[in-house]
Amino acid sequence: MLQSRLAFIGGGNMAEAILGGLLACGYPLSQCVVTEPLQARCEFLHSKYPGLQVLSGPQANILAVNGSESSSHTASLVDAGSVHINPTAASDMFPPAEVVILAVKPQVLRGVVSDLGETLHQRQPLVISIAAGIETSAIARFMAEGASSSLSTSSAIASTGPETKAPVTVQAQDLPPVIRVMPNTPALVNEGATGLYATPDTTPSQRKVAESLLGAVSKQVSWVNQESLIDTVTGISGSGPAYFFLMMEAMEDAAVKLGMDRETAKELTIQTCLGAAKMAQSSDDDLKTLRVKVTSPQGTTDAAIKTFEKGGFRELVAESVKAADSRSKSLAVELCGPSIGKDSKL
Ligand SMILES: O=C(O)[C@@H]1CCC=N1
Repeated sequence: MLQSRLAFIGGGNMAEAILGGLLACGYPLSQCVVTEPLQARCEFLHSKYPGLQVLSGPQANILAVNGSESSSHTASLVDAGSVHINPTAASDMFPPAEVVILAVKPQVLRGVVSDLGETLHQRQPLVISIAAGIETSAIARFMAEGASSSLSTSSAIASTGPETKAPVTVQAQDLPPVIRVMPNTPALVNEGATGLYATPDTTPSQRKVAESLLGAVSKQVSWVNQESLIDTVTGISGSGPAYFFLMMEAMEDAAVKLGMDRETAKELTIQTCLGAAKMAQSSDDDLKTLRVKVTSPQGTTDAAIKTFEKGGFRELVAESVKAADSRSKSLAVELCGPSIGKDSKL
């Protein structure tokens, strides 16, 4: 497996799922650094992954991407008590990240990426975003905003006075490449399904890196060739586990109403869902044929399926998937403004 130096920006569930999957595949812990603002979560990550570098505090993200090569920088952060490094790793110097995984909530992505703009511009790592809804063009715009404003500030400081100050604009081609991915929570049990979209300026080897990182926790890794289809991936597999949980909840409740105890109803429901998924995965039959094979004419399944169809089940599912797809798109507009255009970086 490729063993690039990884910086996870954000140490939540999805970052942990990817990290855990990589470690289980033999990825070296020493090649990973995680930043996390919440103290309790840092402590949890420390105790679960002894030796993992977990950074916190205002400069943690920059340090994770830049590496600790600038020792004065690291020392001042440690002295200020604002960075938590696992004691076993505290004395280690670590190199800059080759891959940066943006694993923060979409709502805070703009601030995080903008603060990292100058560092990303200088270091040129591969950037992989798992933030729902946020387009690669918006991520590039946030990077450019951050990089341009730091460069403008430093050029102003270097200049002799305000009259010589000129705003600096970082160009699209000078920004690191971005791959946008949508994994799902079954990644936590190594059963994830992930969709990926790469901007045209990514190289085949960068796409391979993204695929193997996400492949560590995903049984299904699918590339889409238009960015808008990542919203559809979100509508099916990103949000999809919740649809199946809802279906299972409803089946469990229905059996309880008919007199079954809840535990039995739950176990039968879960195993039925798992068994159906395994059959669908291993069979040569398509989904419709599998359904028809369970359904004896005028039998029990027939009675249930007719009730589903009469109630508009298919239309409801189609509407629900479309609602998630649309929400992914509107989330992007709410957080980043109108789309700048397909595949455009800035
Ligand atoms: O509900 C959400 O917004 C996220 C995206 C995919 C799964 N959860």
